[in-house]
Amino acid sequence: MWEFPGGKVEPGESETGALVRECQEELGVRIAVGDRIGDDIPLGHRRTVLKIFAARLVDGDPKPLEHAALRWLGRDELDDVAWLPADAPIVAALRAGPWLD
Ligand SMILES: Nc1nc2c([nH]c(=O)n2[C@H]2C[C@H](O)[C@@H](COP(=O)(O)OP(=O)(O)OP(=O)(O)O)O2)c(=O)[nH]1
Repeated sequence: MWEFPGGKVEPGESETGALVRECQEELGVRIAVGDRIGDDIPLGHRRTVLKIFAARLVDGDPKPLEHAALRWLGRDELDDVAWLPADAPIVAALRAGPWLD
């Protein structure tokens, strides 16, 4: 299954700070966080809420340091991979919004 880069917020960390850290750890890149995309998505276990942010690549070439594979997807390629079920509303919001222009 495919997911967006990211992970859980650690104690004392901001949401966007967590995303910056996870992209460094998982992809080896520096990012600048932008807009929220879509609404909060309750994951239904451990009271976890999924939040997705747009991000711009600032430095580095993304590498799959912690995952089996990595892909860039354009607007017309969003259906080419099997997303985690919780990501469906985000994929729809991405398709409808300006972030992939
Ligand atoms: N990163 C990410 N997680 C997602 C997505 N969709 C989705 O349902 N999830 C779920 C999977 C996990 O239950 C949770 C995120 O956990 P994670 O395993 O990425 O977090 P983490 O890197 O901090 O890992 P850990 O502390 O559990 O070792 O959110 C997504 O698109 N990206």
